[in-house]
Amino acid sequence: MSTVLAGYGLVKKYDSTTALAGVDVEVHERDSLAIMGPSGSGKSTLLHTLAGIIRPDGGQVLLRGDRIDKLGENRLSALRRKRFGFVFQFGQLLPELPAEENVALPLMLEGVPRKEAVERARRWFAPLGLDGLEHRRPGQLSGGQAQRVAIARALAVEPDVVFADEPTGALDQRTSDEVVRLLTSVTRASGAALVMVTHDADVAAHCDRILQVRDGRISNYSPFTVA
Ligand SMILES: Nc1ncnc2c1ncn2[C@@H]1O[C@H](COP(=O)(O)OP(=O)(O)OP(=O)(O)O)[C@@H](O)[C@H]1O
Repeated sequence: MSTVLAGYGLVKKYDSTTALAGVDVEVHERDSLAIMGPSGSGKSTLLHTLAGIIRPDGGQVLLRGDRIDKLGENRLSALRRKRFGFVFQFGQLLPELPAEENVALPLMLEGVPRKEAVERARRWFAPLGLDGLEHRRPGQLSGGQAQRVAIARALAVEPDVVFADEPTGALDQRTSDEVVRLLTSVTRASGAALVMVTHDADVAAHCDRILQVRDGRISNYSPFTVA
């Protein structure tokens, strides 16, 4: 299976804190990887480093074999917009735009004309169980629906990798289960890989692999569900 995204020997320090102390990780095509670990262990730092948001002090990040951690800021932010999708804990949808335009926005930012962008955006509504909600504004959606719109927005550019940081953190158990099920299945069907930080072992269990981080190091790399 081909490696889409890799981090080798990743080190990140904040003054006296070592957030990442030499992490190696590979993410394969259509792979879903959950990053778990105690608070402050380095999960978000790892996700942000792999996503080109934080630059490591040591090590390398490669996207399909090309090193991205040394790219200039403009090229790196263009790469993040085109090749990565992001889902956050609180959907971070624009409240004044209807759902379909929220999903179309990343395409419009890439220069796709509005009509075509909205048409392409609408294609994600059925797979994510959002049919009929295209014209609703975020304030008229439930928490689970809003997160599914956020997933559609992340997938709209047809990215290589979707990064999700506690995507179910604000949802109840049942909604969380439904959202993570769709996040993993629709992302896989799109051909993208998924890297997700979560505190919730039930959520992580939907992923192909679970990576445990402790004190900035990988303590366990498991293809199995953690207890
Ligand atoms: N911008 C920063 N400045 C200084 N220290 C930071 C910064 N960001 C993170 N840290 C520190 O780096 C370590 C790892 O933080 P990180 O946010 O990656 O942990 P986490 O596992 O995601 O935690 P949580 O589960 O609480 O979100 C922590 O000790 C944190 O205090």
